[in-house]
Amino acid sequence: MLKIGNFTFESRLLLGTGKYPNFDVQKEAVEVSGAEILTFTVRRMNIFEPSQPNFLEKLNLEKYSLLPNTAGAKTAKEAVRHAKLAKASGLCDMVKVEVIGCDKTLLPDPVETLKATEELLKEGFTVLPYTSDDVVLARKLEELGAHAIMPGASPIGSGQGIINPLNLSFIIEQSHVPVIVDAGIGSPADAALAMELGADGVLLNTAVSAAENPVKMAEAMKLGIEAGRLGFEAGRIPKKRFATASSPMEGMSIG
Ligand SMILES: CC(=O)[C@@H](O)[C@H](O)COP(=O)(O)O
Repeated sequence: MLKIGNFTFESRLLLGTGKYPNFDVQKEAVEVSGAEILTFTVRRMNIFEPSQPNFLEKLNLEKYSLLPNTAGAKTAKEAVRHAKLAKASGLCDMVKVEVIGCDKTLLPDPVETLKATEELLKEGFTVLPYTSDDVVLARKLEELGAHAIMPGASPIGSGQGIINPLNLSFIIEQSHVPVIVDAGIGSPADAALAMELGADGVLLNTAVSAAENPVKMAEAMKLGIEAGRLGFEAGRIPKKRFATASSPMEGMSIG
């Protein structure tokens, strides 16, 4: 079970809804993924204008929890405005804070992320901030009251996988709220590794939506996350420098 604030979920995969080849593929990929939380960018939605194209139109939104994200915001003020717009449209109470501080890397602005998180918590939102894999920043976000911490594996859309597993594991070890690895996941192996490190969930978009076959990749990500979680719960063997025979030698009659 993944518990974020007052919400609980079976699936540990959070899926983005953008950049699919078409809405039918998006729908099928979302269904096959088993994801219960879908994220979308508030800025791209015509949330108050039903006559305008709606890129969630094929999805049965009753089945999902929506996680609006503030992508496109460059300041805390903008992020707070996007979150309030999403809330006013009645879509949800959760929000993914995403305040970008660098156009080239799309890495988050730590100062504005902290400010936006603080403000939205005061407003009563369930807040999931997207952050870099900075261990101290992750702790400060948790101290503010963030309901989950979302450190990036690598830059958004890069598909580079987990660049700094050590930092991620420090964040996971210190956190008392769910840690959801967000952004940069490229393959099911990356998602499985995040889960094996002890992450509570993975948020991804491009790896599925831009795959040659998004529907198959959605299923692969689901299975990767499930396998990684199971492996984490099972407890992996420690890594050793030298070999240890796999078959016990004691009691062997042939010398
Ligand atoms: C959809 C969304 O929230 C993205 O900003 C997110 O960070 C996913 O990144 P990837 O596309 O790299 O999976």
